[in-house]
Amino acid sequence: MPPLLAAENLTFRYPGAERDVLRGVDLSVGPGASLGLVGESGAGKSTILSLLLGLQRPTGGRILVDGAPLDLSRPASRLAYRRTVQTVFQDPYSSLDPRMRVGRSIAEPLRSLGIEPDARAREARVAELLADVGLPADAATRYPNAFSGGQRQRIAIARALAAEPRVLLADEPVSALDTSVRLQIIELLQRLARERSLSLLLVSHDLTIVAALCERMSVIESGRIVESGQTTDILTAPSDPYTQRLIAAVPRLPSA
Ligand SMILES: Nc1ncnc2c1ncn2[C@@H]1O[C@H](COP(=O)(O)OP(=O)(O)OP(=O)(O)O)[C@@H](O)[C@H]1O
Repeated sequence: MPPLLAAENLTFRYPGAERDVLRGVDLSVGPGASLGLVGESGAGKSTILSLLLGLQRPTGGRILVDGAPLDLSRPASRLAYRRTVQTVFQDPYSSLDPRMRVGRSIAEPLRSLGIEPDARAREARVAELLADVGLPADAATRYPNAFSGGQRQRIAIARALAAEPRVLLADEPVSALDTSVRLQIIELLQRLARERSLSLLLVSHDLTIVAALCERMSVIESGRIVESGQTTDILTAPSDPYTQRLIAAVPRLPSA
């Protein structure tokens, strides 16, 4: 079976820039599998996500979905892809519209992607999603400012799951949160990914998060993947000097 989502030999240069910020990046995540993409600030992680989301076009290489090249040229294929791949962003303060009630935010993908035209059915679906992420049903009628950072990230996760995607791209999903709630959100993502056989591509500069959530990981340094493999293998015996330095910088790793 081909990987659900793959990047093959991806190269990217920002318009007008002098250098490529991605150089021959290969990545893949299988159905129901989890991949952590780790690297320091500026390594190219967000750029990879924006290419995977189709927000920018690669300068070279390609993106494959179920083994076929990603084609976003037609509205129908763009819509299908948005159903397949959803995202949770780093900052739940800016990712939720402050003027929109939480229920409407969560229901938005159901409406805009044409998944559920019936408003009543959307409301019922929102109630299920809120329960799934551990929030009370009356959260739907409130505005984001009534919630803490951790609760807002639960709302963002519910919204990402509304379209029943097959892949969740999570961009530093806990790094903007208080340390005390990070673990709760990680456990939530873990449970939801397992229950829904969701593929997870997690971008993080934090090896502890990747160690907790991802069975495989890739390490990116200056736009190049320097090491890929089973997370436990890499954490116990990193072969690349850059990975060794990243690991040495973490005081205590759960599985190392
Ligand atoms: N719009 C842009 N135009 C030109 N260069 C950019 C642009 N956005 C990012 N870059 C450059 O591309 C490189 C990769 O940046 P990117 O944001 O993908 O890294 P990152 O690993 O996600 O870092 P961070 O964790 O800080 O978000 C960096 O050198 C950055 O300066």
